[in-house]
Amino acid sequence: MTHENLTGPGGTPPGPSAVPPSAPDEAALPPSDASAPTPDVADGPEPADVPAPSEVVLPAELADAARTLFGDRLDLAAAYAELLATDGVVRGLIGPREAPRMWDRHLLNCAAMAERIPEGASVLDVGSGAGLPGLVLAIARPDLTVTLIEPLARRTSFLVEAVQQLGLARSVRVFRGRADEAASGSTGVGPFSGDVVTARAVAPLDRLAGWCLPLAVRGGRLLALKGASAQEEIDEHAGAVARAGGGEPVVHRCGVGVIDPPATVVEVVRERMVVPPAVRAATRRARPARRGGGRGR
Ligand SMILES: C[S@@+](CC[C@H](N)C(=O)[O-])C[C@H]1O[C@@H](n2cnc3c(N)ncnc32)[C@H](O)[C@@H]1O
Repeated sequence: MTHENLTGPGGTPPGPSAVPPSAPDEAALPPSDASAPTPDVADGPEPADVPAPSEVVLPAELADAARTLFGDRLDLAAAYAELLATDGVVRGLIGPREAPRMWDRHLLNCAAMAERIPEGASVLDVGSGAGLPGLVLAIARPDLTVTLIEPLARRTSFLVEAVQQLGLARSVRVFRGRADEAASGSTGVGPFSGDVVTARAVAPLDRLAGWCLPLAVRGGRLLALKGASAQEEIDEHAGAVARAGGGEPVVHRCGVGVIDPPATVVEVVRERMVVPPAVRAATRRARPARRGGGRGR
């Protein structure tokens, strides 16, 4: 996979991107105790204790599920879990208390989404953070090509290193920028589009549809990992989803009989090619820059 102008091996990071304020969508994460730390959203330093390696060992009761979801890539998944619980915690990308529940709350829950993704699909993961769910999907499904879209430098640095360390550079690339920048190509990289756009804990469904559907090919789909209130979100935001070109959102339970509880995934097909004003304007701005010899792909 090529990495030119991408934050990946051999690539040059695009310049800093302002991230519009977005509340972390904690409801997308599987249930846990109320005091659970959430993945952080700031990009400043946040020193943390490194958990003991034993804390990320795959619990015996989850071993069958992990084998089912990762197959012969289970060792790779374990290496990623270790990376998240050590480097990811030290860099403040994931809370130290997440380590003991790394497998059920993060890896298995994300891997369960894979059943909604067709063989050989191109996947764009919006707001990857430390690689959830995008890196997990790339580990579980070597047939996929995955682009991790993340605006914050501290996170993309981690992602680039993780991709290299896990030996995933052939199937995974990292784009530093916002979803609308990825869709418009306004940073001089892209524009990107894919069969499937994934997101977890990034934004409510209305904003997510506006950001993610422009990244999907026609007939492609958004898969949003959501929480128990997924149907309420759909009821509230169905109009906005339709205005963004999406079809009727459908709730799927993924990993039934494998993980408990199953993952809740909201699926929206891109039925119409609606280009949001922000992407349209950014695309217009990007065009003269290319003609004038600006950064191209
Ligand atoms: C709460 S974190 C979730 C990270 C990861 N998906 C997870 O589940 O752990 C939200 C992420 O979305 C990113 N983000 C926020 N706005 C974005 C945008 N417009 N485009 C792409 N990513 C965005 C943030 O930088 C942050 O890394």
